[in-house]
Amino acid sequence: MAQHDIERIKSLLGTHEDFPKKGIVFKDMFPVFQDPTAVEALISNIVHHINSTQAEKIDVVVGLDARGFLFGPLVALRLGAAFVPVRKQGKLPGECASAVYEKEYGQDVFEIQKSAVKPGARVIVIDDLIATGGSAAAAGELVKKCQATTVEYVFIMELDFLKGAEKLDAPVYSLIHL
Ligand SMILES: O=P(O)(O)OC[C@H]1O[C@H](OP(=O)(O)OP(=O)(O)O)[C@H](O)[C@@H]1O
Ligand SMILES: Nc1ncnc2[nH]cnc12
Repeated sequence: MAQHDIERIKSLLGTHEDFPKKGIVFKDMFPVFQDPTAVEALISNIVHHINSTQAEKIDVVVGLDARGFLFGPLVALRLGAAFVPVRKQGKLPGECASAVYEKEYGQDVFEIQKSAVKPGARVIVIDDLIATGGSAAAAGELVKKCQATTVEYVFIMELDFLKGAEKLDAPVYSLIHL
């Protein structure tokens, strides 16, 4: 991504100390959505990256509840791929696979609808931010439970000091390193 686009997006991010718990420095990406040209730059960069690095078609973009739902469908549409949500427990009807995980400020459970991702599918997992990597690793586990393959994890922001990428079983692409 061009350095000036990275700097513009960084300048739009909110930073909130001690949210949602004492000791956490919360990075808020919602202000980016107030600037459509910044959103366009983000989505175009991600789509260009995927198209120029993946030799084979992406079948499914999996977005993580809730902020991954803002980016995932936009990327999926441009790739001509399906969008499938991973949701917090108790929100998805039908037969689901589940994974318990730890994230930077607590524990949670993720679920996926088993019929939504076919065995053998090539999947991109996308979210706004990777901190400890617990959420993304749980999503990767769910993709495996569907007998599909995560070919890359994509994030807008990566908190490098938490080394979350080390928990993941496929390459990681993050637009902004903090
Ligand atoms: O790398 P980790 O330590 O696992 O943390 C990253 C996750 O935490 C945030 O979501 P959160 O669970 O707060 O949910 P929200 O999107 O519903 O606010 C963020 O959007 C990621 O999904
Ligand atoms: N520091 C942080 N800011 C925003 N979202 C997060 N999810 C986990 N850690 C986070």
